[in-house]
Amino acid sequence: MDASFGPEQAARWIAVPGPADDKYSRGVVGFVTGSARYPGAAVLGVEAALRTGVGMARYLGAGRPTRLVLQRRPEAVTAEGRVQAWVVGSGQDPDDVDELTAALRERALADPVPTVLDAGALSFAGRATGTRVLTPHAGELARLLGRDRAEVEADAAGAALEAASRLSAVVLLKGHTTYVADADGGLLSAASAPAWTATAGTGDALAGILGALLATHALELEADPGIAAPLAATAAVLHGLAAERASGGGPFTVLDLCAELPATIRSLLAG
Ligand SMILES: NC(=O)C1=CN([C@@H]2O[C@H](COP(=O)(O)OP(=O)(O)OC[C@H]3O[C@@H](n4cnc5c(N)ncnc54)[C@H](OP(=O)(O)O)[C@@H]3O)[C@@H](O)[C@H]2O)[C@@H](O)CC1
Ligand SMILES: Nc1ncnc2c1ncn2[C@@H]1O[C@H](COP(=O)(O)OP(=O)(O)O)[C@@H](O)[C@H]1O
Repeated sequence: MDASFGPEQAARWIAVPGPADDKYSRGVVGFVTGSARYPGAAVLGVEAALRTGVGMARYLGAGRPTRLVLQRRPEAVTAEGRVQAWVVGSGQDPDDVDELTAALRERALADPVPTVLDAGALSFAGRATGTRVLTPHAGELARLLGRDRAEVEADAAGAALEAASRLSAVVLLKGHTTYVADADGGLLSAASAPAWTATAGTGDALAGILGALLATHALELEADPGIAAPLAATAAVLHGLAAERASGGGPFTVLDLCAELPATIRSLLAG
């Protein structure tokens, strides 16, 4: 049986800065995302993280995605430095990234902080040294498990649990209902998103939201890595609620969804 996770639960997992906080104590999220083929995914992840609220978003990558990220978000820092959670793989093919990006990806995976493994980084989960949170869609999870996509879709919760146990990871399986499974058999589900959310790039934004939530809970995660699961479910709820606001019953763009994140969070915090 899964526990349904909604706005009330998500509200408890928003880190509110206090007077003594600075940008580093709030949390730095690092991105090794995007590629020559999919530079837009880099922009969407950084945009979503900044709109979720974080001390700093650090983006490391090749020239073109870096330029696009800076053009959209000049507050992004593109120099190396400390990071409390990584987002790796959105907008990348596992074996088709440039040398610099591959080296940055290796460094991120070797950093023992919580790491979101999305899209092209899913197959590197075994190499990640920090708490792992995988964010596959059903097609990607089928590939990871060596199953048919139809089989995964027929028992999405079971497939997420199996992958979480096999990979000692938190697995967030995307879909109309999003399942979050942990390696101990825990299962959460979130279903706040309208079907209009099925549009290219919304998954890249979800990875950014999740990275921001992990970075802003770095100390708590160090003490209890088990909270990665409710944080992942919180990302799915925020993403779904922001999508609902952006949609209002119709289509929307991924940047529209990102623009609704601050108001979504304000409303959760106001209760
Ligand atoms: N603006 C940008 O830069 C964007 C960049 N992006 C980046 O593109 C890269 C490729 O990602 P991708 O998900 O498009 O393809 P891929 O990994 O080949 O999928 C494998 C197979 O899975 C299936 N499948 C697909 N979606 C499914 C779903 N939701 N639920 C269930 N099944 C689904 C489908 O199977 P089929 O339908 O063919 O049977 C497909 O053939 C990745 O790095 C991503 O970050 C995108 O985020 C878009 C915006
Ligand atoms: N039918 C649906 N209803 C609600 N949300 C959906 C639906 N289909 C997909 N989504 C959501 O849209 C996002 C799509 O992510 P993903 O498949 O990774 O696409 P992309 O790689 O193009 O960003 C996920 O957050 C997923 O939960």
